[in-house]
Amino acid sequence: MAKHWADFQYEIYLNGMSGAVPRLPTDPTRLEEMAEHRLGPGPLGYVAGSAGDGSTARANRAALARRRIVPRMLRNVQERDLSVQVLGRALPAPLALAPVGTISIVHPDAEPAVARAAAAQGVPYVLSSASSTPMEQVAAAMGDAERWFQLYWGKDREVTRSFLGRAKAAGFTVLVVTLDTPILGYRPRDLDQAYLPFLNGVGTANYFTDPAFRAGLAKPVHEDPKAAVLHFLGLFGDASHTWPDLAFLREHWDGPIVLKGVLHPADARLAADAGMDGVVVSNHGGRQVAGSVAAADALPRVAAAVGDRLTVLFDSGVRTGADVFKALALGARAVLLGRPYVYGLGLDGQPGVEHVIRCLLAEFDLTLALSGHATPATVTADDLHEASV
Ligand SMILES: Cc1cc2nc3c(=O)[nH]c(=O)nc-3n(C[C@H](O)[C@H](O)[C@H](O)COP(=O)(O)O)c2cc1C
Ligand SMILES: CCCCC(=O)C(=O)O
Repeated sequence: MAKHWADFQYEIYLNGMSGAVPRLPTDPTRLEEMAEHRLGPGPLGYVAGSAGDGSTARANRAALARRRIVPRMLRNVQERDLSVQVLGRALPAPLALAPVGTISIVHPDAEPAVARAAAAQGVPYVLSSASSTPMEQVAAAMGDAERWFQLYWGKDREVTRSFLGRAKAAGFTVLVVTLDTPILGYRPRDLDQAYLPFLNGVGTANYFTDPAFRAGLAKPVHEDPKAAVLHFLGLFGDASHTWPDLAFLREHWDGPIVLKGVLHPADARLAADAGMDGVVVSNHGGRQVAGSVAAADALPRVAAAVGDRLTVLFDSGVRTGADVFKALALGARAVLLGRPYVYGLGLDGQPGVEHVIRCLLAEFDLTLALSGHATPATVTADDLHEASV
């Protein structure tokens, strides 16, 4: 019998016969609660927090909850294959880990631990520009796994050029360009604590080790760390970019380019016109625009507009296997997971991240099977009922 992601639950029960229970909860809500008790107030506020009154983050969850799965019966789901084709690559399941900057604030093993966990499970990890570990070190921890790099497309072209060159040399093949954060959103939980991880310099190691970034500093980083942090804050984003500027990135990157943070179908069409390969329908986990459309409400409109021209990915609010199923039904090819794996890392390092991935995919596999599907490819909008509340 083929091995299935769902087998993880039997592994847990079998371990229980010798008295072992999982070190971390298998329910994402309880995982978050545990993280709330273990992370310090600054890191917790930064990771769990969102923009303004938090309404976008709540809307992300509500938009997924409102859609209900309508399971089908007697469809032979004994043998299942969760793999999907994404940007010409075969992924073992429709999942990647979202780029999350500065994660050394939750665990000292930081990005290399996430990279090893993702590689062990065969799931791509999108490494953030704002990595607290230089990208070359993280790439080394990725082994044979797919290497995806997220670019903060900032003001200094030389830094952008340098990042793209370093990423290529380090074996990254897919470029994910984040469009929704040219400026940091208004985040009251961070403001009230006057806490921003970048200010302690840890979060910015990927920049601080960059030759083009260092060339812009009057003094070496260790002599004037405050000036280096200010320099980073001044250049990581560029709110003056417009669609024609994408030509620069297309010129300097050979592999697939995916634009992250697209919500409007017209923007998705512009992405296709600009020669991009994909979009991530995302509102950055509700961290940028309070009051914005829920990502799951934007998804079907974007998929209808460009699903035949671009690879449509999705993030913002995915917590459970059912959420993954719903995202596919709404038109996504695969999803990115954000905060939950950060909690897994914070609570238990690399094994914590692997635990989160295995729980999510076990639940997704079971949801798929118990809803009448042996593969993600057959999931469509017909599998969903939209509840009125
Ligand atoms: C602490 C934190 C840091 C993040 N840093 C980045 C980043 O450096 N680059 C980026 O493109 N997105 C970043 N994001 C957004 C995630 O990639 C993703 O869009 C979001 O977390 C998805 O929502 P979810 O947390 O509800 O799964 C960050 C999110 C969090 C929670
Ligand atoms: C300056 C990098 C911002 C990191 C980020 O994307 C976030 O905190 O959501």
